[in-house]
Amino acid sequence: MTENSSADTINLAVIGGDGIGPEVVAEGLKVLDAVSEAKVARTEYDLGARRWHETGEALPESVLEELRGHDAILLGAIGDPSVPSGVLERQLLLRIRFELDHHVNLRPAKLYPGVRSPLDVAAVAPDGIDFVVVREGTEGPYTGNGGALRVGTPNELATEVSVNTRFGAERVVRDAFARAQQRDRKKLTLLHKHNVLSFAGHLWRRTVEEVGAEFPDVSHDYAHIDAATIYLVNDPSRFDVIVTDNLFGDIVTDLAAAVTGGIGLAASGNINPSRETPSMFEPVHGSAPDIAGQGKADPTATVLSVAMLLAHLGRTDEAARIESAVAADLAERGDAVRSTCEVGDAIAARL
Ligand SMILES: NC(=O)C1=CN([C@@H]2O[C@H](COP(=O)(O)OP(=O)(O)OC[C@H]3O[C@@H](n4cnc5c(N)ncnc54)[C@H](O)[C@@H]3O)[C@@H](O)[C@H]2O)C=CC1
Ligand SMILES: CC(C)CC(=O)C(=O)O
Ligand SMILES: [Mg+2]
Repeated sequence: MTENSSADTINLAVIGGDGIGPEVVAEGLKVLDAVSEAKVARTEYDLGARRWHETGEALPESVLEELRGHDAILLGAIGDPSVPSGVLERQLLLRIRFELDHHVNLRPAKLYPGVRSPLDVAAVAPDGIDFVVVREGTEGPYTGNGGALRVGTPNELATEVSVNTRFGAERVVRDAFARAQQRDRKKLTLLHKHNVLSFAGHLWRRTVEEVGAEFPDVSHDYAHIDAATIYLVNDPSRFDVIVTDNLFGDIVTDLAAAVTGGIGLAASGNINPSRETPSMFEPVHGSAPDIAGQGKADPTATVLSVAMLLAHLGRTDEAARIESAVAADLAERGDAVRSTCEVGDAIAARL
């Protein structure tokens, strides 16, 4: 742990993590520093593969307790090929999300002017693409509720149970309706698969109907998750606010990132709206071992995550300035190939 304190405005925990995580976080912090009003007391935590190899622990209890004492957390990415798949993801990343009750996983999907989408945008979304996914962050099949029998034998059996509580669905659905109410189009779409996953699907569907009655000015509809992947490609502007479970939300937000210019631009917040614990902001992408250490990672997603962090803390002016700087940079970027550091420098220079 290393500390870098200045005026005590934002008490920020920083977890670079693995692979490209520290590379993109460095640029996020560069931009944060460039927003001059943002006085930040920073605590950097060395968590991830290196620490796990050294100590056998992914997230010591004492570190988790320290994290609780911050205003917010900025995370790069977790996961490394040298560690068995799932260990760091579960014991570090998901543990933070679950322990800090980050039940609203907020993932905006916006096609910025000048950014190239693989879609024929003029044809399929002439008014642009701008929607937000509210992904449930603490339940679903990610809770580790499952098991395996007769592992390695021809009779192996594995289960991974999706946990869906009325409490969990209701609070995230209400959050999503409230967000939809603040937007121009005031529309919410539930994505699920209730034609097959009928126990959980009907719980979500009934929850949307019931909570929707509290928001008469917000319209709502439904799409099966498989059909939604079609609509995201051939009619993305039908979406305004999407609400969905943890797994579907994970998958659909990688697709949303792809259609809005790439995973290197997609920001997210793991939010506990009650503010009883610090929320955590991170790019949607992972540690990208295929490009780690090469200066190729696009840090824009992390920079936009920093803007989300500031907005969450009520520092909306600084958040808006960062988003404007990113938008201006994206508008001019074209097909130029720039390093991770050069992108961070260019955005910071605009501040
Ligand atoms: N929140 C987190 O910390 C997450 C961690 N992971 C972990 O990351 C590791 C790698 O997972 P993958 O499935 O490969 O997903 P990934 O998101 O790391 O990479 C997928 C593809 O996107 C590219 N990419 C990712 N970020 C980029 C960026 N900023 N700029 C340019 N290209 C970028 C990668 O090069 C790769 O081709 C795994 O251990 C996985 O569990 C995956 C997703 C989220
Ligand atoms: C690595 C997973 C635990 C998470 C993930 O892919 C995500 O949150 O997007
Ligand atoms: Mg993901």
